[in-house]
Amino acid sequence: MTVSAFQFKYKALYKPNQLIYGQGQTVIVTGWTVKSTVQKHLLPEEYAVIGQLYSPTRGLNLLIRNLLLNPHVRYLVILNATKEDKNAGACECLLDFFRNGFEKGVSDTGRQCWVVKSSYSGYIDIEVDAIALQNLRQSVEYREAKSIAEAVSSVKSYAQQGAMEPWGSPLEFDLSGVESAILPGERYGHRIEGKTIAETWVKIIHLIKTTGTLRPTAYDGQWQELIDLMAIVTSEPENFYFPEPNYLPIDRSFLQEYVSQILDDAPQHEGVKYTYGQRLRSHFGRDQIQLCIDKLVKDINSARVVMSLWDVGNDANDSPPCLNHIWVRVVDSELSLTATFRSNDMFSAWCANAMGLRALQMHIRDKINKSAAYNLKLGPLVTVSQSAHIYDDCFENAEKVIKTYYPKICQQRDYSDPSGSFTIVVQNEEIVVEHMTPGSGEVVNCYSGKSAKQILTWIAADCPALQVEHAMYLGRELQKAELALSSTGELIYEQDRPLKKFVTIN
Ligand SMILES: O=c1ccn([C@H]2C[C@H](O)[C@@H](COP(=O)(O)O)O2)c(=O)[nH]1
Repeated sequence: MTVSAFQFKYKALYKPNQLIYGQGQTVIVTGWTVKSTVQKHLLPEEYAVIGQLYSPTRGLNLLIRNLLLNPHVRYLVILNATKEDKNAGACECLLDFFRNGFEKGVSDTGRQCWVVKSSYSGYIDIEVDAIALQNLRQSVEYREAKSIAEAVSSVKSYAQQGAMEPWGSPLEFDLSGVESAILPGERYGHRIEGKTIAETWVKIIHLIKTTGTLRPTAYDGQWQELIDLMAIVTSEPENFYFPEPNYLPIDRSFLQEYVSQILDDAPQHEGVKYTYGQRLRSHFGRDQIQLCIDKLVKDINSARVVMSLWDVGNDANDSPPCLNHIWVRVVDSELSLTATFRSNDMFSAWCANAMGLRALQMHIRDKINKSAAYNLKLGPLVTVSQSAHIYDDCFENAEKVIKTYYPKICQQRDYSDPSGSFTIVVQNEEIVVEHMTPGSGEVVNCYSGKSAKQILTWIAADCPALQVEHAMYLGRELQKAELALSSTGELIYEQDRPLKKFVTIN
């Protein structure tokens, strides 16, 4: 029987719109290589489906579940070709599933699951029957390909072998979802600040998980999203802070590779969408990073130091860059960098994005300091993420990060409010409040009256950026002051102390 006489239909329960369907018996996993660049060398009867696999923790489980539902798939070609594939380890982990198998274990979040015997963490839900998984491993022939040409040649040679019977019946297993309770909150425009990227990340994850809106993504799933989230990292150290144990989704060796994707030019490779380095260094026929350095050396006060990554002529297509605009500014001998993302995966990608941008910020600062009479310090790194989202397949990990690390971060917070501080006294039968600047304590405003509510209303109107806990504190203190005032001398108010009874000594 020839392949063309025997046509198969692939049914995907998961990510159905992310796949290219054919009628053959070979599944092609293209990793980070754009799937259409492989498709164009093949006929639909030569493959069952072509799809990408980005992450071993997120994608592998769904891919395996889809394979179990399609026992007519007898061959697997795994294209493990790019730097990104090496960094992510998804294709390697899939190969390890077939090479080494799996064992019972626990996921990052402590859930019981099948763990692939691999140096990369790859999980399959425990609901999936182990015997079915063993049958799959034994029934599907797999091959790794290191280039598009090699993948195409493997697929064609499998197609030559003629049709095979399915290895069993289609199998489907329950998939348990994670429910999340969402609190009401602002819809547009959010601000998060932290000292390090790690601290800021935990706060971002917390804010999105607690108040982000649940919406469908363009990729057969859901995400929680905040629109226009500004994250300000004030003092990430120059050698980068990785917590111990490291709860970030990246480590130092990943970062090293990633920084070069932002800082360095790279030749165009077939199947690789773009790198930020390429867009910055050469795509528009000029080196934008160097131009920014030159501009600031010439005019340190310039507000025109912009790098653009969006290609108006070409980016209406398949995969436009997420990072679109970078702006560098020097104030008070501090160099800050602000980066705007049209779309940002805050759980899996933001830490790498932020560290890569921090490296760019340091590079620009160092070059300016070298070539001019400046001694610039590093200012804050600011990211503006327009769609700031967490995909539903990361909810469980996100909840775990929040539960374990958010309370610790809240404990570490200091109480200095950039809006200033307030002294409160009760004198001459009035509550008197002075508003002072944070640094020198210069008095900038004074309020007085008998009613706590009235004074709070004035302060709220004058200081809309007051920090939440600070505002709550003022509410408490002013109410105490009003109580003392209305006690006609029986209670004495002293700021930050419990109310005292007035005692007369005879
Ligand atoms: O540097 C990057 C590159 C990609 N993404 C994420 C954002 C989206 O989740 C997805 C891209 O999807 P589109 O918006 O292009 O559909 O990848 C990032 O967060 N940072």
